[in-house]
Amino acid sequence: MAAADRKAGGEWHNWRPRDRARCGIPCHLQPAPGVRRHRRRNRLPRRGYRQAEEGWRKSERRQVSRGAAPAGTDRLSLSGAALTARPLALTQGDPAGIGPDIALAAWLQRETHNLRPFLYVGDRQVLAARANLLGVTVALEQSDAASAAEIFARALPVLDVPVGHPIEAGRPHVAAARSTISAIETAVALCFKGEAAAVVTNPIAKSVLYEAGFGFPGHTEFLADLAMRATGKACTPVMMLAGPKLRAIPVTIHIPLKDVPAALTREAILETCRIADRDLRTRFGLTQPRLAVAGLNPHAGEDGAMGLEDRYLIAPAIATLRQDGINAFGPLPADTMFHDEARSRYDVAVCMYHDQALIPAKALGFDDSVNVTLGLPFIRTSPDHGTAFGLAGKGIAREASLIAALKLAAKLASQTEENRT
Ligand SMILES: NC(=O)C1=CN([C@@H]2O[C@H](COP(=O)(O)OP(=O)(O)OC[C@H]3O[C@@H](n4cnc5c(N)ncnc54)[C@H](O)[C@@H]3O)[C@@H](O)[C@H]2O)C=CC1
Ligand SMILES: NCC(=O)COP(=O)(O)O
Repeated sequence: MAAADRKAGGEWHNWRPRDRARCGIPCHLQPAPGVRRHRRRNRLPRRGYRQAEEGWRKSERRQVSRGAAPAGTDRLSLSGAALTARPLALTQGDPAGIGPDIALAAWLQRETHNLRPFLYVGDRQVLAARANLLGVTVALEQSDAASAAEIFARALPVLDVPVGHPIEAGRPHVAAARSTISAIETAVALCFKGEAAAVVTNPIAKSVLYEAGFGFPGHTEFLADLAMRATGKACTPVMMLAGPKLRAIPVTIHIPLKDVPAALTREAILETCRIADRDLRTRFGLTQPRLAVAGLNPHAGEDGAMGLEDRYLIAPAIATLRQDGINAFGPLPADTMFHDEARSRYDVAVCMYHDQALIPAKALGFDDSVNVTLGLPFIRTSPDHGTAFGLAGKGIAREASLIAALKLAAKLASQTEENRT
């Protein structure tokens, strides 16, 4: 870190890659020197993203240095029918959002879509009230993971995680944060105990959780922390939006745009691409994934005239990946890499920041894209959209992306189960 700190007075592109590589902080979490200076001058007015980001950084360091004890997992002792009977664990998300609506709708369509049984992990009363509001008849049955598959045909199995506060559809309340977070923790714990096959998360409102002191930018980072607490091993989570027309990965995720250049490191690009290559082979069955790597600047820097990161950071990282046998190419101008013909030349677009990846992903498939986290020791998918508070309880939220997330989780889980039996 010392070398990096010494450089903190300069611009990002004055940092030597060696300093960043040596500073000992995992790629996505490396500090942004410009941001530090800015923050000292202008204190942030309230809890918010920045605290969440710092909480996550600290928590990772703490966990790594403590060497957290592995949680017991009996996954390997399960086989055959016991493995395939495990449900997916579906979290409630923000209970005031559309999570309950789309969970009910997905259950109602379980036969049409031949859905693998799922266990709703969340507040049962909120779910019952939402069904009433929507005017749908859905039997809810208290369940644990072991009984969920048997219940699923006749009722929606619910593992109750009470909110303990009245919840109105469309009106998020900070009092629900504990239940929202507990539901995620419970679902992950079920996976580590081998009782659930995968975690499917409903959307959370990040700002509501920050208000309650949640120390992570989003699910993606929180899930990596939970994995580390369970296994004692750090992992780098990689967000991938996967739809029929496009798979897209952002290298930097939930950070302000102004912090992106500083957070983009050679290590971040290499690690993200390596995880993408590995998981696309092992989980998605691609034999030689083609990774199209986007540039950061307009026209991928226009030979250095519009920015230097493309030439001095991204291109050398791609060269290293190619030497390692990974079929990565670029940096490509981001504005021309998402049209139909361009997309036929790659399996995944590796983008430099959140919106560079998520805008094309959602524009090309808002209803059928799925957010899947690579790099975790368990399967996690999610719909691609957020809490859509304005739609909650109105019967107009579309459940398609959740159904796609449930299907993808089930597919990835059964592949893992087949490999084990
Ligand atoms: N995986 C997660 O937990 C995610 C959470 N969020 C959170 O969601 C909150 C709201 O974010 P926004 O940017 O407003 O995104 P949003 O996805 O909730 O809404 C964007 C637009 O799409 C519409 N929409 C969203 N889902 C829909 C559905 N299923 N059917 C029909 N229309 C739908 C909404 O009505 C709105 O017009 C934020 O607090 C954000 O942090 C956002 C994305 C993912
Ligand atoms: N915009 C995507 C998003 O915010 C999802 O984040 P996460 O909660 O899945 O990490």
